[in-house]
Amino acid sequence: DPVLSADITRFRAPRKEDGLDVWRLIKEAGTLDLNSPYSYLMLCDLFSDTCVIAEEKGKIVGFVSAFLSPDSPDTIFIWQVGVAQSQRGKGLGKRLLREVLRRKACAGVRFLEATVSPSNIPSQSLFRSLAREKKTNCRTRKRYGEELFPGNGHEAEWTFRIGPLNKTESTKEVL
Ligand SMILES: CC(=O)NCC[C@H](N)C(=O)O
Repeated sequence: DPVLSADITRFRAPRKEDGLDVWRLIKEAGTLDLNSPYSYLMLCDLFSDTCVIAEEKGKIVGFVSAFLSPDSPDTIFIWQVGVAQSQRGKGLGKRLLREVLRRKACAGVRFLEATVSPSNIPSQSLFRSLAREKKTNCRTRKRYGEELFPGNGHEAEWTFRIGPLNKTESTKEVL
């Protein structure tokens, strides 16, 4: 039934009022480090230019937290990509990343970075797939070793660095 299969996902910038529901989403998703409720309020309020909410019928089903790297303004750092369990396998993670790159704040962005743990194959596939779609590189390197986390509770985090992005015609010829 075309009506039932219609895609009704909407994307928008977060507001501080979304912080609690985002915290609940990340908690329910169960695949990410659950940060404090305060941190999600802060992200939705102070980083709303680069964070994206995905919602369906008014319910938050996806969230990506991101900010321009303070040291490298041409790099957008993707902190978390959270997708509700009910939304898995529909390409929502990639749609969220595309929305970040479309934002005005990302007009000058040439690289996208994120960290992914060795066991998180779906997330690794997401970033490699985005690099293929953008016809650019995806380079990985270890960023945070296990020893940087308390106890033995956290895997290492590897940087996935995608780019250069937004190649103009001229750079395409040069590269
Ligand atoms: C891209 C992404 O979601 N990375 C997760 C980093 C870390 N494990 C966290 O959950 O914040």
